Amino acid sequence: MSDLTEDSNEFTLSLKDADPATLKSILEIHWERICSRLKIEVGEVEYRTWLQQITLGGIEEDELTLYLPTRFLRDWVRSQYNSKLNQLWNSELSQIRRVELALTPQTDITSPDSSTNIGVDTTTSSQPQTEGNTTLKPAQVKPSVQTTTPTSPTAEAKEDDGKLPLQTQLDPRFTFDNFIVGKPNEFAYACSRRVAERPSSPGFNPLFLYGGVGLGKTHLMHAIGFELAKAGNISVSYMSAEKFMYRFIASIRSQSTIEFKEELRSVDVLMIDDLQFLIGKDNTQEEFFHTFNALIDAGRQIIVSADKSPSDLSGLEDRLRTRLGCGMVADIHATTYELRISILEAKAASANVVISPKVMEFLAHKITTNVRELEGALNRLIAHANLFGRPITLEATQEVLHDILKSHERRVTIEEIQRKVAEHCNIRQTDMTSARRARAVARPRQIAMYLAKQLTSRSLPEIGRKFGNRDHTTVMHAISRISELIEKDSAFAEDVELLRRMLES
Ligand SMILES: Nc1ncnc2c1ncn2[C@@H]1O[C@H](COP(=O)(O)OP(=O)(O)OP(=O)(O)O)[C@@H](O)[C@H]1O
Repeated sequence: MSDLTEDSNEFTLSLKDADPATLKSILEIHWERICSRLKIEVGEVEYRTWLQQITLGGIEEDELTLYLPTRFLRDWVRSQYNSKLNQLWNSELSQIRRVELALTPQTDITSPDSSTNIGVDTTTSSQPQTEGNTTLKPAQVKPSVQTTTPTSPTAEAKEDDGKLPLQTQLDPRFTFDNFIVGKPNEFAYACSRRVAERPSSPGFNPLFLYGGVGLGKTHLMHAIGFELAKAGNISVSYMSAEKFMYRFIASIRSQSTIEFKEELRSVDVLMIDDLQFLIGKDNTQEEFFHTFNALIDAGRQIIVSADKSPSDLSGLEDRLRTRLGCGMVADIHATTYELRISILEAKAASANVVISPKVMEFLAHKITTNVRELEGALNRLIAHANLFGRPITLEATQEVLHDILKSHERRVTIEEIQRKVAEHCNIRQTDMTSARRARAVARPRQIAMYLAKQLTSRSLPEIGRKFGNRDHTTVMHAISRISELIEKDSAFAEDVELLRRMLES
């Protein structure tokens, strides 16, 4: 299957003629790649601070629009990264000559489809982006920010066109209906449902959701937000901890902290995502702590997510950690194979695509880290199938996803191989590097050398060095001896295969 960037003629045609869904997928694929390059070029921290919140907009002629949620961020990104974004997009897709940076358009919660932007949730982002800003109960504040620190834009930056701070971003795709429940997330799901039905119930306030990257914390928070908003007269505010900090800092600069506090304390439900971001940000933590207390005291619901449990969030003030753990703490565990299969089936069904069980099983076996990556892989497969009109076979899957699959290959170290083989053959690990030549020791050592060549990218001299500074010819000899034995002796072959599988799993 041809690569999108390499086959530029075919691609340019497809881009021009593509229907909106295909166009969205094409842009997502390229944006994902650009984000990976940006992370490398500007560094993870800078990327997360300034670029992670960019969402894809539409494309018109040769101009692509990218959205940022606040004027502050838009101005900063424009002043610092404009030419980089232009250059990267142009090198990905020569048809794009200009990148326009704009504010994310507003959408009403009752009409999530009314947004005109493509609204892509980039799979590389740790925080979901929205199809627009969904304003549940907008509050009007008008900070006019004069920035002074060297890390901030020098231009005057009015946050969110004056609609600070309670403008809430909810992604209409993240509902309870399309959250797939399995063993690893059933408790968090049940707690979230409960809070959505009866907010501020004793024992469930605050609700603290925690778990690894891309396992559905944000999804559940948005789902709670939608349920509550649907129910009627409840004001919900959702923001990432990062945004909480920006807004807090902006309010200090514009001398509007009182308004900020009042607005924040007037909501019925406050949701703060990725709280771990506040580690080391003492002033913002302090402000959050006071907001937290004021809201809980007033009987309002607080929902927080983080990557660790309150007790493990070292770096957060003790008093805050204690209070965070006072309500319901629900963790989301890593996905199981069964859950990954169910998620793939549901996502394929909602995209109206038939994918063979073999391909699903392959994906669920290979991409085990998080749902975001699994979803990204599936979207990429679907986009390729749509673009080139080819069925999604196992071979096509391996080809299209070769880079993702490669990064998921387990990296086994020579030390691990030595340990496992020594354990299996009942010898000491030190015998792997010793000078002893007795068969009982030499054969396992040869097996370990053979597996080191098979399972790592180390050269023969490097392997030799790790085995007590042996010469590369010794390693060569070991490999050919073990290969011979595998050919001749099926029991021996099975044994080596078993070891290999144990090391790869
Ligand atoms: N159980 C699930 N069912 C359906 N989709 C899911 C499920 N879990 C996660 N997802 C999807 O995976 C993607 C990542 O999820 P989400 O953003 O909620 O993760 P997160 O835990 O908040 O990650 P992070 O720690 O990076 O903020 C989203 O597109 C979400 O819809």
